[in-house]
Amino acid sequence: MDAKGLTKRFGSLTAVDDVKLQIPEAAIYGFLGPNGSGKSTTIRMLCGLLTPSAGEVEVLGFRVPGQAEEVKLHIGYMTQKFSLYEDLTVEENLRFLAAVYDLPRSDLKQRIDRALEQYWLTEQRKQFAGTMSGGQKQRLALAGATLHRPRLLILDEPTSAVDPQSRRDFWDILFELVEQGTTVLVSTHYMDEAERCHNLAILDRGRLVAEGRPRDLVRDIAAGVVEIETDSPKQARERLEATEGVHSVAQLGTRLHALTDKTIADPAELIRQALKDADIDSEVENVVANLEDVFVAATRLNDQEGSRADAA
Ligand SMILES: Nc1ncnc2c1ncn2[C@@H]1O[C@H](COP(=O)(O)OP(=O)(O)OP(=O)(O)O)[C@@H](O)[C@H]1O
Repeated sequence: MDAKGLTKRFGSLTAVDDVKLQIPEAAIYGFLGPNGSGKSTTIRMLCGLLTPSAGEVEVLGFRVPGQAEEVKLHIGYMTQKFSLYEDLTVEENLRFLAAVYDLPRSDLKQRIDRALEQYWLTEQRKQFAGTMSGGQKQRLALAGATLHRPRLLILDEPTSAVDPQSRRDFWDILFELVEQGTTVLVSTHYMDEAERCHNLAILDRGRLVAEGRPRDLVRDIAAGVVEIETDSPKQARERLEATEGVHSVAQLGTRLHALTDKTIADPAELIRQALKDADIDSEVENVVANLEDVFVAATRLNDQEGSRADAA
């Protein structure tokens, strides 16, 4: 699956700006970015649900926008909003969807039995969808989105409304689908979900700012990463934000993470010295980056390039 020059403008807003992607089949491809960065718009253009302002997509052997109608037959789509009928039972919801997809009646019972089993809903078969837990609703939505066995599954922030255990269960099911050959596109702002994707695109204000396997992104981060433990996080943060060579400081749990310029040989030493000069007690060490650091570094770099371009 390939996209070139993918662009979407809504009036004067460029929601997606010249994005180029190569997405492997039978794998999970994640889109990570803040609200409004263009994740949904990109995904919807990739699967033919939205016509691009410019650019081309080749998906499942079809060209988009030209063959968008053909692509739609092969996709399953699920959003964070529960889109099934709360006053129908689990089974009735699936039967209804089967009719919408125009699935053959001959093997419908087997198909539904299999879906209930695969999505752990057999016991809820006769239960009204509206009375189920968040995790069960979400599994039902996924069962519905995959009932016609799509080759491409689109998940737009699918786990926003569920607890961590349900999220893990949901991802176990996704990995099974991938083993059966499904390609999955998923948008998220959860770092733990992003880490589970085979590949990841980081978007910021419509632009693709980083792309690759999560572990490569973490390894190749274009910044030094320093972890700081201190009883005075606020003062430390203010001091470091004013220190030359420090690009950003973020609070991660009880610690601070500082990103330093990639030209600095020993980032921890720079930070240690700056905090010592300000009489702030701290423990400081160079650490391996996590995806949150990658995200901050990528979006930060984009900012700096943006302001250089503005100044030019
Ligand atoms: N149909 C539309 N008309 C006008 N503007 C739109 C439309 N759809 C999206 N946008 C704008 O495009 C930008 C990107 O939106 P998009 O929904 O793709 O972002 P996102 O990264 O998926 O955000 P979120 O995480 O909040 O879902 C936003 O500024 C949004 O307001």
